[in-house]
Amino acid sequence: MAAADDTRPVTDTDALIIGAGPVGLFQVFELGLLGISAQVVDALPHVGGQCAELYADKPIYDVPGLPVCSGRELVERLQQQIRPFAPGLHLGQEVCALRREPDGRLRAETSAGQVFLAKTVFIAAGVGAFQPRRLRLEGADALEGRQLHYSTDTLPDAPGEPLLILGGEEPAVQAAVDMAEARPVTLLHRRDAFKAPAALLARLAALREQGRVRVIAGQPLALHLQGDRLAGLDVLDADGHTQALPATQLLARLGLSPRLGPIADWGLAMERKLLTVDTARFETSEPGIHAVGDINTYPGKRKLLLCGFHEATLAAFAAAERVFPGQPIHLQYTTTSPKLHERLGVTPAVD
Ligand SMILES: Cc1cc2nc3c(=O)[nH]c(=O)nc-3n(C[C@H](O)[C@H](O)[C@H](O)COP(=O)(O)OP(=O)(O)OC[C@H]3O[C@@H](n4cnc5c(N)ncnc54)[C@H](O)[C@@H]3O)c2cc1C
Repeated sequence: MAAADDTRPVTDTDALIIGAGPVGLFQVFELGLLGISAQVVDALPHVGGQCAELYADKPIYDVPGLPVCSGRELVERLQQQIRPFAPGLHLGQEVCALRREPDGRLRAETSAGQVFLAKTVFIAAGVGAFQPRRLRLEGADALEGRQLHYSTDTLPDAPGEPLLILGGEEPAVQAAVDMAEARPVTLLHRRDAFKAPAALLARLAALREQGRVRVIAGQPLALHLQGDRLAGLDVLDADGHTQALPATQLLARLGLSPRLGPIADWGLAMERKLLTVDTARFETSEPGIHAVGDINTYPGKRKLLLCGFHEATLAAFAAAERVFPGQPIHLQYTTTSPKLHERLGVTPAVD
């Protein structure tokens, strides 16, 4: 139960979807067709899950009816497909708690303090919530949010203050290019070679030439603290020498890694870190809580987009029985059903 003095606003919803990967997005669509509106939460600041994060520019060849498309394009198409259902999107926050209220509804709380009360929940959490890889140096945790940042959101707006950025891939290069407008930037990576789109690399090269971004090849060794304040960073350079770099603001863009996190604490039956479900309703051991996509397991499970889309479809029909108790849930075709056309906001041409 919530504490009596808990004044946080509560969002009431028929369905809460945890995870805005491809399967969570398609879950919105299948629920929408059945007249069920949804709220969606994702730990990442953008939708698309693995497709967006791990293989945005690589081709996928096994989505039915789409001979080839990139991860990014699939996510764009899914977003377009769910637009008629206007789901509430709550990004950059992790669902950290889920429990049942005395009235049977499900209460979810996020790391950003949002609270949802839902009739049904769909866990579409894939391989877990993507979290920034942490800098593993002594004293780093205590600096987080003050002088060590994993996102530019927490970086103090202090034009002119030098910034040391760690990382060798697109997010690190992008941050260096963006930040160089306002402050001197040093980019530290284990070698002087970066993985990013050609246009971005060209901008980095130009800024290096103008002296606005300095690149150092090396690996972080130790933080220098003065009291509880960061003063610098020891770096092992490519020749095996230790260099002391002055630094008062660090931005670590070391990539993301998935973490199953709190889901394991919600009392749901699991097998090898996956949620066990039945294959008719894709329901977990808790009635009303469904699990779809890469997070679930059942005999014959394959971690494929196509399988996740099928699971989302049957889970939506099962949830409709809970959201509209006592009402028959009819299968209707999007081709011919005027009711579905209305929900989709389309007017098909009449022959
Ligand atoms: C390199 C690569 C290539 C692939 N190629 C193919 C292919 O060709 N064909 C194919 O069918 N499949 C392919 N796959 C597999 C496919 O990408 C996955 O099956 C699919 O992404 C699963 O979707 P999902 O929505 O279940 O999970 P995900 O895509 O993992 O999305 C889950 C989302 O949930 C969020 N999340 C997790 N926990 C929480 C929480 N507590 N709170 C808030 N948010 C949370 C995560 O941040 C994430 O965004 C490929 C996978 C990889 C890695």
